[in-house]
Amino acid sequence: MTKRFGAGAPAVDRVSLAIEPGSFVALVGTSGSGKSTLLKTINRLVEPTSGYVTVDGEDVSRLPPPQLRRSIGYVFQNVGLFPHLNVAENVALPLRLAGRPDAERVNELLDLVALPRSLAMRLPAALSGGQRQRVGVARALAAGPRLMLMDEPFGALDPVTRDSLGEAVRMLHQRLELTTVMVTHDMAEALLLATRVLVMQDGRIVTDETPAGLLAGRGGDAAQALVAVPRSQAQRLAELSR
Ligand SMILES: Nc1ncnc2c1ncn2[C@@H]1O[C@H](COP(=O)(O)OP(=O)(O)OP(=O)(O)O)[C@@H](O)[C@H]1O
Repeated sequence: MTKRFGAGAPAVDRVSLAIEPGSFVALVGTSGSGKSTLLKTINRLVEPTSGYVTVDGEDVSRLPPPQLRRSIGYVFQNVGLFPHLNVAENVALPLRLAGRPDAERVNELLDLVALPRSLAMRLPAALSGGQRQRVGVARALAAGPRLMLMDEPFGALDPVTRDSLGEAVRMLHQRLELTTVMVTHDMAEALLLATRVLVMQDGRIVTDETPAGLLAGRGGDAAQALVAVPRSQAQRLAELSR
């Protein structure tokens, strides 16, 4: 699959990729390498210039985008909550759009992402950034998707919140038997959360490895340069505590 925006080098360049159900895939790589563009071809926020994308064997270009997007969870940085709707209304939106509003389901979803039910009536502006992202995750899960797409979901959060939300997402991934594809520029996050790490460079996938493989030195130079960052930080911290 290839995506070109006008003239110049393609944003995604002849990528061919199959994602196993149940896997947690991290897409990493430097800024502009094509991660978000590749992710967005899955729910048709971006249409490929050539090639195709299938989900569960079905060519997504044959599905109406609203129907497709209801069946795929999507979480992105700054999450896009509706500011004039409260937490419960934001979470319930996909259920309303699908014609099956369900107040009890909203409570279940808040529990699932560990948000106190007492926040249900608050407007997004009265939440912390981490709480807002949890609302975004709850909303993405509302319609019961099997596939979750996450585009830098924790990008704007402090490291502690980021870590706990990452763990929460990893737990939900396992518990709900999801397939998750997550764009992140943070290799440490990718190594800790994913079962498979893809490194993109200039629109191509240059590495396709497990976290264990990367930590054992496999995956090539670009991947190892990214792994070196958290590794050297961990070493320096270990030396400090000696
Ligand atoms: N809507 C668009 N119109 C024109 N060019 C675009 C558009 N979206 C992305 N691009 C270009 O495509 C390339 C890949 O962008 P993309 O956002 O996929 O990269 P990325 O790896 O996700 O980067 P980042 O980590 O900074 O988000 C970039 O050169 C970008 O400028």
